[in-house]
Parts: sequence; C-alpha cells; structure tokens
Amino acid sequence: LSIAKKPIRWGIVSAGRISADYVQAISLAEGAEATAVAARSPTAAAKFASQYKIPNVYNSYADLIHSSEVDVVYIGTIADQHVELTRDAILAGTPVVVEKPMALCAQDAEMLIHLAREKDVFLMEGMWTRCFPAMKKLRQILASDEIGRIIYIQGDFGYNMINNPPDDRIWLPTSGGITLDVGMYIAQFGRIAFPGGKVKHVHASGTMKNGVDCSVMATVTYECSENESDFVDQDGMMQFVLTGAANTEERLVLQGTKGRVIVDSPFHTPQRLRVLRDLGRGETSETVHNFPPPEDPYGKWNNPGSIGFVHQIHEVGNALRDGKKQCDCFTWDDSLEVAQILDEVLVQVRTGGR
Ligand SMILES: NC(=O)C1=CN([C@@H]2O[C@H](COP(=O)(O)OP(=O)(O)OC[C@H]3O[C@@H](n4cnc5c(N)ncnc54)[C@H](OP(=O)(O)O)[C@@H]3O)[C@@H](O)[C@H]2O)C=CC1
Ligand SMILES: O=C1OC[C@@H](O)[C@H](O)[C@H]1O
Repeated sequence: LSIAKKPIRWGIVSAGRISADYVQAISLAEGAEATAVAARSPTAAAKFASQYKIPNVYNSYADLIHSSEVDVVYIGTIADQHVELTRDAILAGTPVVVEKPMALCAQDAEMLIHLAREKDVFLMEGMWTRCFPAMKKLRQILASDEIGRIIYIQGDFGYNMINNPPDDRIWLPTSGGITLDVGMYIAQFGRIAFPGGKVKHVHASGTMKNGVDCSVMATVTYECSENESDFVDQDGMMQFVLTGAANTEERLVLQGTKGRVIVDSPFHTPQRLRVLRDLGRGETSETVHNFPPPEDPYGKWNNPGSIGFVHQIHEVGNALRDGKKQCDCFTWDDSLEVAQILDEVLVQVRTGGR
C-alpha cells in the first residue's frame, strides 16, 4: 500500500510525559499508529511500549531515527536535545516533528530549517495550537475583516511550578525557563494577526529562578505599513505575561479596529472563540464559536488538553501524504519568527532589561 492508503507510522523518541500523551492521542487519530519507541534506556522504552501497546522497541534514539519502519519521528525529549536529534533525523532523511521549542536559539532553528530545505525532508515544530479547528476559524475571522485591522494582541500563560524540584525540566539551567516553555504559544499569534508585518522592537523584563527566567512581561511591535508617511497608525502590538509562579487565566485577546476576538481559557488548546463586534463605546454584539474536543476514552493525561494532539497528528499525516515538507498550520517561517522574538526576550530578561 502507498502512504496515501496506509496509516502513518510514528516513531516516538523518548519515553517521558509528553511522549505518553502523544501516543495516547495517536491511538485516537485516524490514519496513524505509534509503531516504535526508543528511550535512553531500552528497559524504559520496553516498559513504555508495553504500557501503550507499541509493537517495536529500538535500543537507541539513533536506531529509531534511521529505521525504514517509521514514516515520521516525534521528538519528545527535553529541549536541550532537540537540535541534535532533529538534525540527525533530517540527515537520515526521516520526516520529523520536534516538540516546542525547536531549538534553544533562533540561530539553531535557522540551521535546522536550512538543512531540512537542503535535504528536502519534512520538518515541523510541534506548535499544536495552530492545528486546532478554532485556530482555522480565527484565521477566517481575521481575513474577513469582521473585527477590522488588529491593533494589539494581549495574552497570559502561567502555571504554578514554583515548588517543582530544581531538576524538573522547567528549572534546568541548560534549557529551562518559562519563555522557552510557553512563550511561543502567544508569540505565534503575531504572524496570524499581522500578516506581512515585520518585528520592529521587542521589550522585555522579568524575574529569574535557578538561573532561568521565571516570570516575564514582553511587548513586541510589528511594522505593518511600508508607507513611512502614513498618517494613520498602521503598526501592530503584542503584549504578553508568562509565569511559572502562578496559575493564570490563560486568555488571549485580539483587539481590532471594529471589535475583538477573545480566545477563551485555556487558549493554547482553544475550544471557544468569542467575537465581540463594536457597536459604539462600551457596546458590543457577541457571536460565540465552540469547538469541543474529541470524545475522551482515557480521561487521564499528563498535560491538560493533550487529547488535542489529534489535530496535529491529522495535519502532519495530510502533509506527508501530499508530499509536503512543511505543515501549512505552522511553517518554517512561523518557527523562525517566533524563535527570533523569544531570543530577544531572553537576552533582555537575562540582562535585567534594557
Ligand atoms: N505540546 C505540549 O503541550 C507540551 C510540550 N512539552 C514539550 O515536550 C518536551 C518534553 O517535556 P516533558 O515530556 O514534560 O519532559 P520530561 O521531563 O518528561 O522528559 C522527557 C524525556 O526527555 C529525556 N530527559 C529528561 N530529563 C533528561 C535529562 N536530564 N537529560 C537527558 N534527557 C532527559 C527523557 O528521555 P528518555 O525517556 O529517553 O529517557 C525523558 O523521558 C519539552 O520540549 C516540552 O516543552 C511538554 C509538555 C506539554
Ligand atoms: O507546552 C506546554 O503547554 C502546556 C503546559 O502544561 C506544558 O507544561 C508546556 O510545556
């Protein structure tokens, strides 16, 4: 059977918390199966395989990445291994989905994207939020001019990890910190709200814990008009707060000239959009768009909302079947712009703001 007819065979690199959620979601997705797993320890991989009914266990990440028995690998390790493993997969000619962040800095993300282009291999950073049906609706709303031109985006993403042990991935000096954990979820809205806009300024400050960023407040300005003499303000703004010290509302607002869209909490697994059209100062008319999650036979996930991975699994399957090297939901340019914003945020937070 050709790939068009067969289920996409996923190989899972690492047997940690997100990999467990991912294979559960694969089991619920159409046209996909988790066919193999590898972990640092073969014993851990075998235990994971038995728990999630995965037929093949490889003795090393490298063996899995080079296997002809998988159609795509999912890299679910902690972030400091993403670049090396993604690079290995591209060089092996194996399509790859790497968990966010693709890399710890924009330069490395750019290197991986160049390599994928040169070797003609599928590469996607796992920005799964973009694959949710609600995000497709949001793009339609913005394109329709229903709420006009976007003036600003404002959002928060915080969850309380302050008492997690210092060796938890979130507090690791090598690759931890709140920005590289959740900053991308808000930063990715910039390229949707300001298509064609260029990032002009990034301003950020924050607090540190264990040598990594704990709470961050950032503002990003987009240059949206090429006409310097425009009397009308055409630029866009994005403001976000991130924290690892409190559970925040996790809501996102896109304010346009004719109204706003609220992506209700938790916006990173979006299920409800509220469109508030402006009828005058303090007056709006509201339209609600609901996107309930698929039926959940498991009920238990390591991360809330992980059932939503089914959308990304479907999108990747469709892209591979169509012979694409990028996923339309989250392209290489999307990854790169987000990485550049987060780079700048981190420089400023680490140096105490500028
Ligand atoms: N999309 C989403 O909603 C989410 C995405 N993530 C992303 O997934 C990735 C993994 O997160 P999560 O699963 O929570 O992490 P875990 O702490 O569960 O670790 C994942 C795997 O990474 C490897 N690993 C862990 N610690 C170390 C270490 N000190 N040195 C070397 N390898 C190590 C292990 O691989 P092995 O099994 O081979 O030993 C482990 O199983 C991160 O990039 C995170 O940002 C996380 C949560 C949600
Ligand atoms: O990607 C993420 O989003 C959801 C959080 O629960 C998780 O820890 C983070 O890594």
